[in-house]
Amino acid sequence: MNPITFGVLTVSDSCFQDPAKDKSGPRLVALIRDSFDNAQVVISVLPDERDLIQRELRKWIDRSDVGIIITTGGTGFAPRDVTPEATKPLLDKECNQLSLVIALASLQKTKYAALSRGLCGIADNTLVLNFPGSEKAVAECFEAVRDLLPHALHLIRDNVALVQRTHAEVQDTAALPSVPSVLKRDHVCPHKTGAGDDVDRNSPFPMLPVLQALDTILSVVQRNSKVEQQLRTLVSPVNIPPFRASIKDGYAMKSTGFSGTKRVLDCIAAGDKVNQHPLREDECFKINTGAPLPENADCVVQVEDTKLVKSDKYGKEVLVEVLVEPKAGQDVRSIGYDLRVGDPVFPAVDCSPVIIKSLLASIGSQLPQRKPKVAIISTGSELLAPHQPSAAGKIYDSNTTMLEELLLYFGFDCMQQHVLGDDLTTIKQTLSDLYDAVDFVICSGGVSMGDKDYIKPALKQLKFQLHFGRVNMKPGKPMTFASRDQKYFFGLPGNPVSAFVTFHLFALPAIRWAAGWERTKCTLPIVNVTLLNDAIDLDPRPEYVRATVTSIQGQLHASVNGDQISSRLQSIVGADVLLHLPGRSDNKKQARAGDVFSASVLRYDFISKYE
Ligand SMILES: Nc1nc2c(c(=O)[nH]1)N[C@H]1C(S)=C(S)[C@@H](COP(=O)(O)OP(=O)(O)OC[C@H]3O[C@@H](n4cnc5c(N)ncnc54)[C@H](O)[C@@H]3O)O[C@H]1N2
Ligand code: MOO
Ligand SMILES: [Mg+2]
Repeated sequence: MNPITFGVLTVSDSCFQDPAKDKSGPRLVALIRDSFDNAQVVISVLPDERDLIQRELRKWIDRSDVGIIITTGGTGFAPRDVTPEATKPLLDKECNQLSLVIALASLQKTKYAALSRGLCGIADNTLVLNFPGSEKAVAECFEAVRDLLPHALHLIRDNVALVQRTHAEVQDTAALPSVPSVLKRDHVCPHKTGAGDDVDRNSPFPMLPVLQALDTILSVVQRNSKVEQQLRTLVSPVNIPPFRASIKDGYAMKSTGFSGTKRVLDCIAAGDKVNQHPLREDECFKINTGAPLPENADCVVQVEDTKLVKSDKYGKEVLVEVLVEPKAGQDVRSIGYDLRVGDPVFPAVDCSPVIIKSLLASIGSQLPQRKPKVAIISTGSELLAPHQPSAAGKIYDSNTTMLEELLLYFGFDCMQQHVLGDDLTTIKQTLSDLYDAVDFVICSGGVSMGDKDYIKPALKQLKFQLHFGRVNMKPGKPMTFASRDQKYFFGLPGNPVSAFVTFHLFALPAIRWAAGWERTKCTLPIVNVTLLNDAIDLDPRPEYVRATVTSIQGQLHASVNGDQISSRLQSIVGADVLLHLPGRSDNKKQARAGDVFSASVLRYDFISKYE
């Protein structure tokens, strides 16, 4: 599709006085850039003055390149809200249904959306939409109409080929009985391979922003909330410690007995039963850390605060001098001091297997913990297993090993692995077998635009719902996510680094979510890092750059790991983080040394150097 030029007009007295206050305009610009390849955007900020608004809209409508104008602000009930009044006389046709889509989406969020009077309509060849003024509302309204905009524009401009393509796709999806009717409007359709005409040459999938793709995944994948409930309700069947336990290696005695010389009756070790022998104030037991206190003692004096006075001929202690005053309860853990019978075992929800398993072990219990079942598929007729001899036209398969090792690194298991040639029948057969066997399939390759990229057609024929087929990111653009019932398919792009990045950003959070992890813990931790490299040209797509972290006087700094082409696996060597470089904009074309960016932490040992 040719790039669309958008006009974004912020209407607000206060933003006009201080443009820095304008959050909604810039948000719209970012949403537009994230959603449409190479979109051009013209912007303006005006006060709530009908004539000024109308003049600006007229100017943009008269430009042949501006296809869509979105205004934000001035749609409410306040006396100065006049954006719809300024818009209305310019419209040749009103588009009430589009207003309805916006209103319905907004009303789902807040009933106050009923107080917006925004219009939608066509003026000449330009679509004009009035959005409310708040940043949140702008994002919600844009989301509601985003997928409709290109098709609307094709219709307005009478672009027959593109209109026909969309109609064909809508019918295609509509024919699928498994697709609920509310989703049919998305008409997501796999790339039709091999048809050969120009209509077939662009991906029909909108490019979703990364965060939206992640939200989609987490709203589709079912969370195992049982784990959280089990952790919240589990109470201890035992006391820890189950007996009064010594905290030190020393001597157990009566606290009423003062310091001075005491006779050593016996030695008590960890694992012994509670000694019930009578005990006088001038007597004591030698005792080890963790051993049960004798019934008649009430304190322990550590060995460092005593002096050996006499041993027998076998070396057994007979007399010790206690150098400090014994105090009741000293160096003794009372019964249930750490955890009492009936106390909650988990003071908070923590889904780390290390934590869950260790605490369960500490109360003598094992909960059957069901981990999501995951299979890995690598596709590509060029792939050789690492143990095979090299052969003409073939390359070694790194993704199968990499994805399995990543699963293991993050505490999940790989149930099955398959390496498949680029063959639709085999791919479909394997996917349908795996549908019965596992919860997640993590597949790499075959999701882009080639006529051997069979993943999307296979999913479609197997009646999977394709939630998205492209994401606005580099690397990882053709990232695909599909589901059928509670079985989830991740189509990672075949380039090894694209598979690496998309595994971390999409597949891992989904598996953690399914395993019952809390939302904030599902994604990789995010930290701020200062860039050490200078003058990196920004890509139009937001880029996830593999970088190494140095801690310089406690501040995190990142240096980029060489050439970032998505086939070069060397860029993951020493990669501590994925640096989030924003997409190129008019204001920012390069990342510079000293710029601070967010970064996703890839590994536990993520600082490579301290300076
Ligand atoms: N016309 C277009 N072509 C491509 C686009 C596009 O938008 N338009 N996107 C490019 C991007 S971005 C990526 S990423 C790749 C993704 O391709 P696929 O997911 O279809 O993967 P393949 O075509 O099967 O393979 C791509 C590349 O990766 C190598 N590969 C695949 N699997 C493995 C593996 N297991 N181990 C090692 N290397 C593997 C494969 O040999 C190819 O070189 O598409 C671009 N094309
Ligand atoms: O986005 Mo692709 O994943 O560049 O290589
Ligand atoms: Mg391909």
